[in-house]
Amino acid sequence: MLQGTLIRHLGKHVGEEVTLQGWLYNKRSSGKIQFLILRDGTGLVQGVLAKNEGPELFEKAKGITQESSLTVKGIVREEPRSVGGYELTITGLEIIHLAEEYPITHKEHGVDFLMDRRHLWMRTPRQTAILRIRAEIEQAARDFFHEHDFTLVDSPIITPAACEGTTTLFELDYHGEKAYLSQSGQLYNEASALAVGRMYCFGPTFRAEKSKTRRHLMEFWMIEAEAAFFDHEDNMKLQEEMVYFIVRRVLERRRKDLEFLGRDISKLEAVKLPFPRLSYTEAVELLKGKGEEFTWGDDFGAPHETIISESFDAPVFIHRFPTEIKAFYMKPDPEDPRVVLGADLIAPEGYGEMIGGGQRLDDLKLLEQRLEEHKLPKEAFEWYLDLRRYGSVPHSGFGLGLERTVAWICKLDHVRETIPYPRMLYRVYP
Ligand SMILES: NC(=O)C[C@H]([NH3+])C(=O)NS(=O)(=O)OC[C@H]1O[C@@H](n2cnc3c(N)ncnc32)[C@H](O)[C@@H]1O
Ligand SMILES: [Mg+2]
Repeated sequence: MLQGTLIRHLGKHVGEEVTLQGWLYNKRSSGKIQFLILRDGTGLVQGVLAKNEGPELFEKAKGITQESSLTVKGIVREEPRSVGGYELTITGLEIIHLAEEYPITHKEHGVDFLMDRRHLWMRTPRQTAILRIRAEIEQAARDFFHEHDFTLVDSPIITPAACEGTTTLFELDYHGEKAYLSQSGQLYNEASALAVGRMYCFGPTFRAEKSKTRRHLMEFWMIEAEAAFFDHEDNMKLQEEMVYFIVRRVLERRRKDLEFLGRDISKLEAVKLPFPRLSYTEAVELLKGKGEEFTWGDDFGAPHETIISESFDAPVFIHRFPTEIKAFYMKPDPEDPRVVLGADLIAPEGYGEMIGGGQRLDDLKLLEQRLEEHKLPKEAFEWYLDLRRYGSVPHSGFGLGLERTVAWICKLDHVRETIPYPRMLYRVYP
């Protein structure tokens, strides 16, 4: 049997001899003593090897290269001064594979150098901390939806038409027919919601963005939900409860990783319900009040979102955007058809739009009219129009961008660190 003890669980084995499997993260020597820092994906631990306690072992350790894979035996003891608070007195050492000279040393490396070696860069403690927080966010969202009677219904990745505009489609040759990588599962989610009532889906979505920014990826993961008999207010309440649940879960289970990243935890602890709500018109007034030139009817850019978010220490909803600048499926506000019953959730600390969502147009004639206005091919949406022919109901939903959420929660400067393999304007390798 190969499996040994995980570094994460060393605290349960103080005084015992354990067997660890992992890789040499770093090492230093003081002549008569060697210090081997091991990693196994769950943490780091320092192993100590004294020459006079095992000369053969000591010689063996000298030849071990960075990232060599190892099996290490040792006796666990508490050592607050050591990484992780424990230390191993090494009693056995087996080299599984001696690594070639490892390219990512403990010196500074440039972004492109690291991005070209993303498959190795992800082994570093910083990147594994981010990966664990990303996974926690994903799990928390799934748990939240499960606890709130939402059924996971997977939406297709290969689709026949646009959902979020025709300028960011990745086109496929689908056996001689045109098809597109999904921009959002939403349209299918609406059909699913009329089947199971409340649903969510979670998968990669694709936008051929022509922009090279710290917030945009070509492939990003979206957690999307849709619910029948949910109106715009129900939808915003669901979103804020989910985001709050996620933040509390990360604080509860990934606090050490957040601290390792140097995250100011108090900013996340300050997130309370309900989130502030600002209409688009009120947001325009806020911008003007801060000296910004802005015309009602224009869309907000990243700088505007940052200015707005700086007025709040929690995510803030901006709702009732102008109908003209929003997607074809958005339901106009019956009290003021110039605006729609939709909202963006803007993350604090300048992280911008984290969620897009809204109440859907549930009237057949109005939807047909909007498809025409947006010059979308009606034949590709006949199935979607059926949802308004057979038992149409008020329904709403949203999509949370996972990478932007990870960036905010971890306080990262660029989304490239929030996804295992970032697909950006000029990068599709490794
Ligand atoms: N089911 C729904 O109602 C979702 C809806 N159809 C939708 O796709 N909305 S969105 O275009 O605002 O995208 C949703 C979120 O998806 C994120 N997003 C959107 N585009 C990107 C890119 N290019 N890179 C990274 N993240 C992105 C961002 O957080 C947005 O708020
Ligand atoms: Mg949006």
